[in-house]
Amino acid sequence: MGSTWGKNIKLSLFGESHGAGIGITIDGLPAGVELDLDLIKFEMQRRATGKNELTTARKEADTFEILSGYFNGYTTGAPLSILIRNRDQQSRDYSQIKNIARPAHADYTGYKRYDGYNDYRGGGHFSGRLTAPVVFAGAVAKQILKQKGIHIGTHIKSIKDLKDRDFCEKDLNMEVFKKLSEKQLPFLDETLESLSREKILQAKSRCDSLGGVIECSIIGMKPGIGNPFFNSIESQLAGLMYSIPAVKGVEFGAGFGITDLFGSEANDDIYMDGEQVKTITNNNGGVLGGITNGMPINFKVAIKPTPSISKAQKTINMKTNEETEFKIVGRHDPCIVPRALVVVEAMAAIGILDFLMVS
Ligand SMILES: Cc1cc2nc3c(=O)[nH]c(=O)nc-3n(C[C@H](O)[C@H](O)[C@H](O)COP(=O)(O)O)c2cc1C
Ligand SMILES: C=C(O[C@@H]1CC(C(=O)O)=C[C@@H](OP(=O)(O)O)[C@H]1O)C(=O)O
Repeated sequence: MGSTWGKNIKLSLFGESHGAGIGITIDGLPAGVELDLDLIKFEMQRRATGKNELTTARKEADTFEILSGYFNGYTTGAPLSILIRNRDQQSRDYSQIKNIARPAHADYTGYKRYDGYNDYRGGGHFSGRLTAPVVFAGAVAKQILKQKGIHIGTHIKSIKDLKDRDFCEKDLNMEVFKKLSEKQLPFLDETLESLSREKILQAKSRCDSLGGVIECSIIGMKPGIGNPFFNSIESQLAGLMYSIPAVKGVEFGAGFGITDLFGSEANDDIYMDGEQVKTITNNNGGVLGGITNGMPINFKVAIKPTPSISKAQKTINMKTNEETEFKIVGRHDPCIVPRALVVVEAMAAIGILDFLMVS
């Protein structure tokens, strides 16, 4: 499996949703980083399950045990390794559908790729559960980035057709990012909180699910970071974003919308703000030629509607290739977006740290 990643910061992710546990090893961290474990726990709780009717009913505390690389409050320079034990598996939900491919989940593709040996329970290694250790790694990376003046924030840009405005200059600071991180439904337009809650619950009551878009901004980046062609800022961050289960789109700056503009509208005019080079607009999302230009790195991530829904669906038995109709029973997120914001931030932090930790 492709569960190892990185050039300077190296990650190795392991575990399955219904196995004994999940975890990560992070190699390449500098020694002497004082870790704020409460901050890491706060980040883990932003992603955690079983909080209320907006999340899957599976209740995992996501308590992490640090196995190595941490001593007397500081990183040691050795690989930082953690284990999160799975506590609330309900594998009988999956025994009934062992050979049935859930539409839009990884059952069929995983079965084909791993000759039916993959752990199908709860999606196994394909599960969104594997993003818990990613959030741990992201929380560590964020602490190192903070020392360098780099901060990462997200908000919900949309849930289905309910749309928030884009980040603008007044939102791009630590205070706003912190406030957003404390909310379960962090919209810039706060009137959308209750509307989106209702929309998600309505879909859930109809045995359905919803998707949406997350906007992310990375501030405090110096110009001149990124290694084109193949290790550009965009290629690295997009690769990490697409590693998050359920991500089906990534766009930087004005993204696909830039094609609606004339060059004169799309170009970001350059000016001096004191000693600092800035651009008036940021349609290129802070990246030109794969390299940071010192403006915030802005991008959006599309999250599909949760695949496991309890409506009747058509599918096949993977062993016999017989067509069948079935209903999924079990505990699933009616909308993944609220739990994925911190995962997007974590992946962004890891991706940026990897550029900055030149070995
Ligand atoms: C935080 C998080 C939670 C998720 N929760 C669920 C869930 O409850 N039920 C489900 O079917 N898929 C869930 N997913 C999505 C599936 O894991 C994902 O759609 C599946 O592995 C197929 O991968 P793909 O959508 O990237 O192709 C979740 C993903 C994330 C990131
Ligand atoms: C356990 C988590 O989310 C799980 C992600 C998930 C999936 O298919 O991705 C399916 C569900 O698993 P289960 O059927 O075992 O309850 C979610 O609960 C988690 O995120 O920690």
